[in-house]
Amino acid sequence: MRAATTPSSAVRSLAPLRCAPALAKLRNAGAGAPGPRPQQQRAAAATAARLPRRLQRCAAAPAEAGDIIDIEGKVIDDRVPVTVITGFLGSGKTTLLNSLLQQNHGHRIAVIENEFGEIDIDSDLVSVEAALDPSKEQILVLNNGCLCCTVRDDLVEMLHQLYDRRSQFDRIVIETTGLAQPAPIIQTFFLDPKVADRMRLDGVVTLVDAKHVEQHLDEEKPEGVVNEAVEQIAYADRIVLNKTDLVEPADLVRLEERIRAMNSMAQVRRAQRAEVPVDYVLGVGGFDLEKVEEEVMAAGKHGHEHTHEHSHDHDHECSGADCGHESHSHSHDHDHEHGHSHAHASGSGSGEEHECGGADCTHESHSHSHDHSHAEPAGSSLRSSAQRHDDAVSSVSISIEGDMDLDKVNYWLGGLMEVKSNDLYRMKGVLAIKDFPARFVFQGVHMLFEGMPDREWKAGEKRVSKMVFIGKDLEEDLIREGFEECVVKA
Ligand SMILES: Nc1nc2c(ncn2[C@@H]2O[C@H](COP(=O)(O)OP(=O)(O)OP(=O)(O)O)[C@@H](O)[C@H]2O)c(=O)[nH]1
Repeated sequence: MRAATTPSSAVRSLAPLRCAPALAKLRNAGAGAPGPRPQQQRAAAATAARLPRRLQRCAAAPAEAGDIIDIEGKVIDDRVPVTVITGFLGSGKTTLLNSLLQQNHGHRIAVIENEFGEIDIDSDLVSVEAALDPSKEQILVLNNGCLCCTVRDDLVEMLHQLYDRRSQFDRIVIETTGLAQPAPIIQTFFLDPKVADRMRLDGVVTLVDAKHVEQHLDEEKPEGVVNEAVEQIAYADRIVLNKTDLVEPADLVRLEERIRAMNSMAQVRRAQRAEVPVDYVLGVGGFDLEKVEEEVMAAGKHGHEHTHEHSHDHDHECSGADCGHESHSHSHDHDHEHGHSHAHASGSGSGEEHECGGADCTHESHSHSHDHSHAEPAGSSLRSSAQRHDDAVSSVSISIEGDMDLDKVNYWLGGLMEVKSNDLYRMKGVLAIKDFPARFVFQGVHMLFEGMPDREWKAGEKRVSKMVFIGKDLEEDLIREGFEECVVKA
């Protein structure tokens, strides 16, 4: 087992080893010949010290077999760029992905989908046929669970499998589940040496639902439970403030201020239907781990076990995003004492010791309450934070063969949304409606939902209706019963 390291400590400790000889060579070669000036060398060394392993060599070392070099003989980073699209449930990730896949931008994109829940619906909703190779081999689905626990091993494996088919695409886009914590996903690209050699994290793009985000940001989490909505914003390189059609301009301004207070590094762009220029999402140009960590530290509001030693008198509840808000820049010591006593082996991405047993993690309608006890080794700069989702948040997945009665579905879903209101974060499904030749897609976020016909059922295709509900304190039996009642009886 490799010694436990953190992304940034791994990078720092490797940098002198790999780059010093190369820089010395460069300096020698530079004597009497045109070459980098000391200032440039210092800049290169500083850059190298921050870069992942593969790139440290790029900063100055001679080319190796297989490297691509530019006309000046420098190694070009030929690793596959990876974009992570994240954002809370229903914020518009799939909408953005669809738009990316449908545009003519010249990028050949391989997609990895992560689904929180049993049934793979997102891959049904992504416009595979319109955008990808007819073989559809380029879309891969990480079914079940969250990328931040056991499935991360799957992610590593999937990335390597994809890499073997490199000629088929030139970049990878990962759409995370709406409940994903971005940090462990980001870590994959820095901790797993083989992944770091082959791929680079190009950027983390976070979709923000202008209508509902504040509710999630303000949500009080039990001690030790991470606020995913907060983290997703804190770790973003680019933020798409989506659904601007649903809020007043004044709310948008307030939201932007709040977002910037949480993450001043990320660009924020308003959008409807996630419409942003392709280069806002792809080709961000790198993920600066240290800068992000600074932001997260500044925000200082995750569900860590930390002791606040306020150096001023006024009573202040250090909760949610407010803590990181510019407007209260009083000084208080956040003496973070991370309660997790885990040690994940950083090298392979497979040696984590936590209680997230694979089966539990992917259980149908699992209440996602496992303890993500990722290691926080000494000196860690990228905090895994409280690696536990809110116990009350769960997903209920239902799949039923047979046609549904549309009126009954409408009536039942309407009632469910009314009863659960704010606690039903997300609901989506593909339904087989009686006498409808096309699939019927339902999408709901809190009280808003839309339904529309999708493609036609294919000849011989089983007419199966699938629904996933994600929310707080969901009563699985009642939901299942209600859904089953909508099936047309023979
Ligand atoms: N009014 C409005 N609706 C939007 C906008 N963007 C997306 N939607 C709708 O919001 C719903 C959720 O969008 P998705 O793209 O599926 O969101 P998501 O983040 O992929 O959702 P999850 O996979 O559940 O996390 C869908 O019904 C979209 O059509 C927008 O700008 N305005």
